[in-house]
Amino acid sequence: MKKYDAIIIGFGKGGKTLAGFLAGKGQNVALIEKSDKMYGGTCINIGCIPTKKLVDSTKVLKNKGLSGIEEKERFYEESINNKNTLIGALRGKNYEMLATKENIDIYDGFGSFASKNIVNIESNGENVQIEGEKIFINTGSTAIIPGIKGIKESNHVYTSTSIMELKELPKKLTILGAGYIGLEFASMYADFGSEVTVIDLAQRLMPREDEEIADRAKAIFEAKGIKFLLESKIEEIIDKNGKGYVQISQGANNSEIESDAILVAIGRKPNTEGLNLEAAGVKTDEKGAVVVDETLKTAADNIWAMGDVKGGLQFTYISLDDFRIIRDNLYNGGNRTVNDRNVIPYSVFINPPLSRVGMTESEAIAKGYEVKTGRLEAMAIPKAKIEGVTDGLLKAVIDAKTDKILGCTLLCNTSHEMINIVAAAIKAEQKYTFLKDMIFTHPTMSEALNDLFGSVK
Ligand SMILES: Cc1cc2nc3c(=O)[nH]c(=O)nc-3n(C[C@H](O)[C@H](O)[C@H](O)COP(=O)(O)OP(=O)(O)OC[C@H]3O[C@@H](n4cnc5c(N)ncnc54)[C@H](O)[C@@H]3O)c2cc1C
Ligand SMILES: NC(=O)c1ccc[n+]([C@@H]2O[C@H](COP(=O)([O-])OP(=O)(O)OC[C@H]3O[C@@H](n4cnc5c(N)ncnc54)[C@H](O)[C@@H]3O)[C@@H](O)[C@H]2O)c1
Repeated sequence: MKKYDAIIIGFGKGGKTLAGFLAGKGQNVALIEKSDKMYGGTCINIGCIPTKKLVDSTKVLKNKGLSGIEEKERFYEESINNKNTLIGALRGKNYEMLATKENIDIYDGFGSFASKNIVNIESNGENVQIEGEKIFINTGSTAIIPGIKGIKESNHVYTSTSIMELKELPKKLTILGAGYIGLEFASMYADFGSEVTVIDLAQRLMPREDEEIADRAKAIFEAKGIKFLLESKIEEIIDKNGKGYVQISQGANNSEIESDAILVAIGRKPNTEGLNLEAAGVKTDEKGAVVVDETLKTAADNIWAMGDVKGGLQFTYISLDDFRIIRDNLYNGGNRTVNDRNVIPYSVFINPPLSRVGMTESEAIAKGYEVKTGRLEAMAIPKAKIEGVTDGLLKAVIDAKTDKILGCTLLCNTSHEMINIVAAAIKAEQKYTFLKDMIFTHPTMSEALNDLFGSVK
């Protein structure tokens, strides 16, 4: 049996970065990936990169001024092809980068534990076993498919992965779930020209976000024709006359939505099925996520987990930071833990994007802070006018006692870049006046932070 210093199960963000790092330290590394379409993991192949490439294409469509449905359908197909070319190139590069390293072996196959040091790799019915001193689980997550009647039988149901393989633009797209994926796909497909309906159980859109900003985002969505059916229960999906029909109930009212495609986006679950974690003494929680301590170690003392598989926030940059925690604790004599991740910005790539760091006003008040707030309409930003994207609203929440920034939500063009500046100011524990008086280049969206923080009262 071949022996390794480290075995990594799953070619995700944390895993591939760790493989390269450990190889650089002279360790012999085995990296196991179950699909040759997934080298580089979710982000590159079926997540962040393909979705944002498609979002970017919708901007080209707008600039080209295409309006006829046939033109839009052709453009959509072209966009899917361009996206496939991009991810194919990235996947190849990701594979090559590690496969060309002398002390990394990449195994194609499904990894599972035979014991705490032995991993079985199954490929086309054949099994190979390898032994590892340290083992890292980086198997990611998969779309949850709820037990709705008819969902498995319908030919019109897609996940975020399979819908991006569809070359025909769905004329009528129904989305189950108004979370990150639901909203990003709603915004993108509406921009491509689909008629989009979004269904969610929740009472309001984005219940965790600032209410005024969530309402503004909803108004922007509705202005482009997206319909929302909230507080709605999906009862059944039925195929008839070449279409899929989603039957829903809202209180005592029942209705049916005709759809060419139905996207299921109600969340993603950790990929722990089939890993045979019990054989290694690794524990999972009630959602199937690998249980780890604050240094990402599992219940087995030679096994760690990183990325989506360990539950919690599902972002590529969290998986990358998981790698940093493991790296620093294994090699740099560090003492980093997940507990020092106190500033985590995020963006939902709708159009314009919604980005946030820290608390909303109501969260801060609920936590007992006395707050001051700043507020700025995107319309007032010169760069927004230049770019012709003036929809949106920006808000900042300040601790009235210390003048420190407690949180910030930005719904405006390029907010996904601006939010990192605010996150850096919070991380550096600066007062809000730091951004109010900072010298920014002009004309940029970032300079709006002068006015946003200047409006604090
Ligand atoms: C549509 C979509 C859009 C997204 N957009 C963003 C975004 O804009 N920004 C952002 O930060 N995050 C985004 N995310 C989330 C982000 O993609 C994930 O959080 C991140 O990719 C998770 O990385 P990971 O390291 O956990 O593992 P992954 O990248 O998921 O990799 C896990 C790998 O393990 C393999 N695998 C699984 N089981 C086994 C096994 N038993 N044996 C061998 N191999 C196995 C899988 O095939 C996969 O390649 C998006 C996700 C989706 C689905
Ligand atoms: N921009 C980004 O960073 C980005 C983009 C896409 C995905 N992601 C990651 O992927 C993860 C998964 O995204 P997601 O959108 O699938 O999940 P999510 O958890 O963000 O949202 C799920 C939504 O589905 C709703 N829901 C749950 N059960 C339902 C049901 N039976 N009927 C109707 N609605 C129901 C919930 O109320 C919620 O609004 C996210 O948590 C995020 O971390 C990140």
